[in-house]
This record gives sequence, C-alpha cells and structure tokens, in this order.
Amino acid sequence: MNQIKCIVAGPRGKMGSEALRMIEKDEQLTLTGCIDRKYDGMNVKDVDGLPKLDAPIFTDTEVCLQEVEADVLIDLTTPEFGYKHTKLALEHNVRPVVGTTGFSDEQLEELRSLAAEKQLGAVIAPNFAIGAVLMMQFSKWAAKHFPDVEIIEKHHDQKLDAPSGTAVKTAQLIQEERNTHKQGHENEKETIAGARGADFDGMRIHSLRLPGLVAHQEVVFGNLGETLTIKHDSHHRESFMSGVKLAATEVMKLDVLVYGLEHLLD
Ligand SMILES: NC(=O)C1=CN([C@@H]2O[C@H](COP(=O)(O)OP(=O)(O)OC[C@H]3O[C@@H](n4cnc5c(N)ncnc54)[C@H](OP(=O)(O)O)[C@@H]3O)[C@@H](O)[C@H]2O)C=CC1
Ligand SMILES: O=C(O)C1=N[C@H](C(=O)O)C[C@H](O)C1
Repeated sequence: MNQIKCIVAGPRGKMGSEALRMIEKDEQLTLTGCIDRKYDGMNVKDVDGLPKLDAPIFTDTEVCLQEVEADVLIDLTTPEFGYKHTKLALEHNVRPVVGTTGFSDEQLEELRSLAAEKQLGAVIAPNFAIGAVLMMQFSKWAAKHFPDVEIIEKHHDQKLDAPSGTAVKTAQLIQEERNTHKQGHENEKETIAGARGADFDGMRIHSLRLPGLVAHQEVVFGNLGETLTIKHDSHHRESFMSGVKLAATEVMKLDVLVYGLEHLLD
C-alpha cells in the first residue's frame, strides 16, 4: 500500500484534531507536517492535547510546503486562510483536500483553473459525512418533483460562515433541477429584516446557531397537501472522517479539482 504523506492545516481545531486522530489510526495516511498559528518549530507530539504524532509545526505555510515532503494538504481552518492554503498547496504541487467552507464562487473558480493548469487533483468538500452527501443527492432528486423548498441548517455557535457550505451546496444541486421562481406570497413583506431567511434563487435558507449543536440540516419540500423532509445530523465530528480519508486517497488519482464528495462516491 502506497503511503500518502499529509500536511494538516488547523491541527488544534475541532475538525483538525479529529483528523489527526484519524491519521494516527490509519495505515495509509502519514502526518509529515502541520500548519498552525501557534507552536512554530515545535513537534505535534509535544503539544498538549494533540496525538503523539512525530511531525513538525510551521506557522509559515510556504516554508512548510518547501521543507516538508507531502502529497496532500488537508485544510480545516477558516475561509480566509483555507483559500490561501489551498492556492499555495497547488502552487507547490501538493494536492489540497479542503473541508473549510465559506469560499466565494470566484475563489472556487480560481482554484479550479489553477488545479487544471497544474493538472493536479484537488477536493473541496463542504461536507465529508457520507449521510450528508446522500441527503444532498436525495434533495436534488426530490426537487424534480417538489419545486418549492426551504433549507434549515443548524450548527454550533462557533461557526464563522452562514449559510453553511452544505446548505449552499444543497441549494446549488436543487437549482440544477428547479426552475427559478420566488416562493411564498407575491406580496409577502418582512416586518423584521431577515425573517424569511437568505434568498438563493428564490428558495430560502435559514441558519440556526446554538450551543449544543454539531451540524444538522433539514431540507423541507412542500406540495399540494403534502410535505417531504430530508434530514441529516452529525452528532460527532467522527462522522466526517471516513470522507476525509476517502478524499485523501482519491485525490491522488485526480488531475482536476472536484467540488463535493459525491464525485468520489459510486
Ligand atoms: N467539510 C466538512 O465536512 C466540515 C467542514 N468544516 C469546516 O472546517 C473548518 C474548521 O472547522 P472547525 O474545526 O469546527 O473550526 P475550529 O475553529 O475549531 O478550527 C479552526 C482551526 O483553524 C486554525 N487556524 C485559523 N487560522 C489559521 C491559520 N492561518 N493557519 C493555521 N491554522 C489556522 C484555528 O486556530 P486558532 O485556534 O488559533 O484560532 C483553529 O485551530 C470550518 O470552515 C468549518 O466550516 C467543519 C466540519 C465539517
Ligand atoms: O462548521 C461546521 O461545523 C461545519 N461546516 C460545514 C458546512 O459549513 O457545511 C460542514 C458541516 O455542516 C459542519
């Protein structure tokens, strides 16, 4: 089995630390470096709370990419830095696997072009949980028959971006099946701004942020006399790890950027 050498950006984060625990147990993935805002020059195994993995930590992404041997950069940081890390990884011929959400359409397109130019695989997946990918695919299918839909996404209150990357991706998939139209009453008026949620191509997205939540989404379709609700819950961040592993292995076989884990599933 070929070893896949990985850099993880954001190793102390909720997702990054889970990814290190996954790599620690995995036979094929090896951690060769980390990019963190703290602990420059230290080793992962010497940082309290991180797994005992022997890999250097860098605060400077370029230095990390120059000094560390790596096939894949797994980014689990913030929209601003995730974009910079992904671009730098491609420029250094390292394949990005990105869970970070909140990139703009322009940023996604720029990264797609860069990956194509470099003929390098890249995976940007707004949700690595297999159940969430199925929820999105089922929603796309349902939209063929139910053109009226609202998305309710619920996350922990430390989340930076709204709506979630998963909600945006779900809306994009539904958009492929649904004729653009405004939903609700044509004379509808918000008496409190934002009451009807975000407007994506006429469908509404509602974002809840509360302590106690992890990552949850309901896609509610309505038709005459019936509703259909497609719902997914991530109760623990372990739910994302089989998708991270799948992306880190499959990205080695790609020479373009794919957006969404569904491109890697049968
Ligand atoms: N695709 C998927 O399946 C999933 C995606 N996500 C996404 O992943 C991202 C991370 O989520 P989560 O782990 O919950 O967030 P956290 O806030 O827990 O972790 C983010 C980490 O990134 C670090 N960080 C910030 N800036 C930099 C930088 N410049 N260089 C290196 N590290 C940096 C932070 O460090 P510090 O602590 O110092 O601020 C923090 O440790 C989010 O965009 C989220 O939406 C989350 C879950 C699933
Ligand atoms: O920030 C999170 O937690 C999550 N972010 C991703 C998103 O924005 O969709 C994936 C999952 O929902 C958890």
